[in-house]
Amino acid sequence: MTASRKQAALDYHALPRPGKLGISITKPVSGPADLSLAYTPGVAEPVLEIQADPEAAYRYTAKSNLVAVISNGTAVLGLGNCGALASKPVMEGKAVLFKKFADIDVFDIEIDAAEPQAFIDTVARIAPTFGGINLEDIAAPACFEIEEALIERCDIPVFHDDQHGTAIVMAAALLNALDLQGKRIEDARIVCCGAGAAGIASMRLAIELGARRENLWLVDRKGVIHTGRDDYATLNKEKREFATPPTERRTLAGALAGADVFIGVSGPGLMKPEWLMLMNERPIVFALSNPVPEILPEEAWAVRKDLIMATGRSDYPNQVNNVLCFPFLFRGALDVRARRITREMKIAAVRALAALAREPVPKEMLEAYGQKSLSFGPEYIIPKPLDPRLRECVASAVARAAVLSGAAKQPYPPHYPSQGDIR
Ligand SMILES: NC(=O)C1=CN([C@@H]2O[C@H](COP(=O)(O)OP(=O)(O)OC[C@H]3O[C@@H](n4cnc5c(N)ncnc54)[C@H](OP(=O)(O)O)[C@@H]3O)[C@@H](O)[C@H]2O)C=CC1
Ligand SMILES: CC(=O)C(=O)O
Ligand SMILES: [Mg+2]
Repeated sequence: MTASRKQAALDYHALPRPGKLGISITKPVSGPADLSLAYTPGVAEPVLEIQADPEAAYRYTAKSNLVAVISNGTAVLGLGNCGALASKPVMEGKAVLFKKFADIDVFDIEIDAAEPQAFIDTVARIAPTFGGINLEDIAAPACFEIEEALIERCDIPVFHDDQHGTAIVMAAALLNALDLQGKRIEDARIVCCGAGAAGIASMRLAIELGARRENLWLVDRKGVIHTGRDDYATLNKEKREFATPPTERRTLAGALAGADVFIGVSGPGLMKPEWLMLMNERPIVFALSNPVPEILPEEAWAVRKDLIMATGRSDYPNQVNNVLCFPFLFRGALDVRARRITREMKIAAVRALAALAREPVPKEMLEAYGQKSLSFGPEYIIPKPLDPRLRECVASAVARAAVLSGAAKQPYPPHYPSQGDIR
């Protein structure tokens, strides 16, 4: 980042008041009569209602539209283990996106607990406050154990954004990119650099969508994950799930020979431009690490012109970033009061995002991005975050899937668009 951009980023966060969020009051509090309703004695009435029936909390408190964005700061973007406090700007940022794009209120919570059990117990104890929990920037492999335990212990949706939000957006973009490159997911050889939260979930979802396990190559700091590796016995079970048979192709460059797709969810600058030449014709390169991708688009374009390129950033075309998922997925889940986020809801989000990119782009979006035209193609494989259609499109698909998969406690909302088979 240039010195002036760095200063602009710091000023944005510091001025005119520190941070990016505040709290607003939703009821009149202008005189003693209001006070006697908002506080004592009136407040005792909803307390007693909720004590008698916990579901009444959705009627009398902010719970129904309140999500916790929770981190322990162990994998902050691609910056690594920065600690709970230093993760706060990112968590406030996620809160801003929830509010801006889906009108969901968020408390960001940074928990100083690197030990999974301490983290799990803390989150489980504060869960009653919220309608949903978005886990963020928690490093693998602890993130898998943490999410599993919290889904089990909480009666509200728990969703690890870096796993599933990333996987959903990556999958939607991948389906579209493969189509444009004239390839099928069933045949595609996919190399994923990064075998953490985002990498494991992305590969699991790719399989759900038709990718063949034997075509997937997962790479971590020590290279290709294969059953002949010295440290195989000590690898976590999520990495072992994707281990290839013993191979001599043990480096990222080795894995890339003859690959159709590169997915980077690891760290900055790990993909060398010359390695792109090892890939098959018409390759797909998703360099998704933030803030600095595995390879910059200008470096990739300098080497070959037949690729489709995406990053996680807002300043290049094709932003494959979980912001395209979490606000809208939670909107749909909260609106039908889903108990959990099911496989069906995730796949519905993938399909909705992929389909929206193929629709004509509204004028207001072109204006927002200062572009004259934008249509489905190599530089537009996935909708853009400021697209006003995302909320209705993704939330309604998720809500429908929640209702049809039996996860919803409430019917499909009357104000949502009719989906033909559901109202
Ligand atoms: N665009 C988007 O929407 C998103 C992007 N991301 C990005 O993905 C990256 C990973 O995030 P996340 O999965 O949450 O983090 P994790 O800490 O869970 O996983 C990081 C993974 O990257 C691997 N890795 C790190 N350095 C290297 C290297 N030099 N060579 C090979 N592999 C390496 C690690 O290997 P090992 O297991 O050996 O330690 C680990 O498997 C971050 O940069 C993040 O910004 C994440 C979520 C969303
Ligand atoms: C986008 C995001 O969640 C990440 O890079 O961690
Ligand atoms: Mg994240």
